[in-house]
Amino acid sequence: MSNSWWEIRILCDPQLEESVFWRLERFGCSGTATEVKSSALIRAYIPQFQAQLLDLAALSLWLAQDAILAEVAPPLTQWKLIDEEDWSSSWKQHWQITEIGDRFLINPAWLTPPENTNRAIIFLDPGVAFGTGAHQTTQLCLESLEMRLLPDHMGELVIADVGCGSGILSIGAVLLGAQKAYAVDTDPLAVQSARSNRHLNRIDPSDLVINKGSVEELMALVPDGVDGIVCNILAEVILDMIPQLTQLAKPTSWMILSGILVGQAQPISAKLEEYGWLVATLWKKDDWCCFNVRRNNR
Ligand SMILES: C[S@@+](CC[C@H](N)C(=O)[O-])C[C@H]1O[C@@H](n2cnc3c(N)ncnc32)[C@H](O)[C@@H]1O
Repeated sequence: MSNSWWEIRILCDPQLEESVFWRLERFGCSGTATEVKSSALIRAYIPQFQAQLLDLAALSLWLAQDAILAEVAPPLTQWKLIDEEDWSSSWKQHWQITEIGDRFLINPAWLTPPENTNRAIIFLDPGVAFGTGAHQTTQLCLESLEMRLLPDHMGELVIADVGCGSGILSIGAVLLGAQKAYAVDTDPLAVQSARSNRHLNRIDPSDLVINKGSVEELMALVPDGVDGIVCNILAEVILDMIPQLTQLAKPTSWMILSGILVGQAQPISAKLEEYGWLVATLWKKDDWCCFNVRRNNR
């Protein structure tokens, strides 16, 4: 059986070779180096199921930071998937029924759910989209949603899911009782996957609207604003999005933001405060963190 692998290519100053190998080892793979003119080209491989795009972006950031410390030019880090033939079958073997937080259970679509559970079961077949629940950032968002969507605090909440991937977060929100959710993603494959997961979870398309796009799309769909926003994308993207996310909010809204490395939290926090948000909690899992924020005008 063949697997899908990430091939990671790092073109760097030869002085960085040792620290690059160290980073790769910590990341879960080993590398091989070849000399290219005055640079070193390091190639490394890791099974796809062991690294998400966010992890690769984090690796690239750490490599750039190491170069700054060593006072050499930052490396050029690229990655691509190779050998996708048996992607679905190889990956499915590694994905099991998983409990997240106190209220969720993630059930791969092809496995029979447990009989006695009080948890909200999210059936998923994400295909190539991000969002199996295995990544720390998704878990942090689901656990934050649990806290926000407590049965006695519910009312008629309208939620926006920006960068929905498999749809896991908005499906979770609807299963916990949100009245309506709007989910968007710029990747058409993610939109396709989220729609098929909506169907798997027997959610009516009018209760969970899923479209290709980003915050602009949401502002057009919900001009009166939403009660809660959940957004698990990279820190740089979130930083740029804060002004628009603020426009999408009501005076009583809250946001859950993740995809942020602990070391990237400070500028996000500063920009949130600048736009009138109060950081209620900052939760961490390994290297990742999740902001729970609310409007600072209540
Ligand atoms: C880390 S995944 C999160 C998936 C899922 N929400 C979760 O928590 O597991 C980020 C998703 O955001 C999408 N994305 C990236 N930039 C975006 C943008 N500017 N607007 C909307 N979606 C974006 C990506 O295509 C990807 O599916």
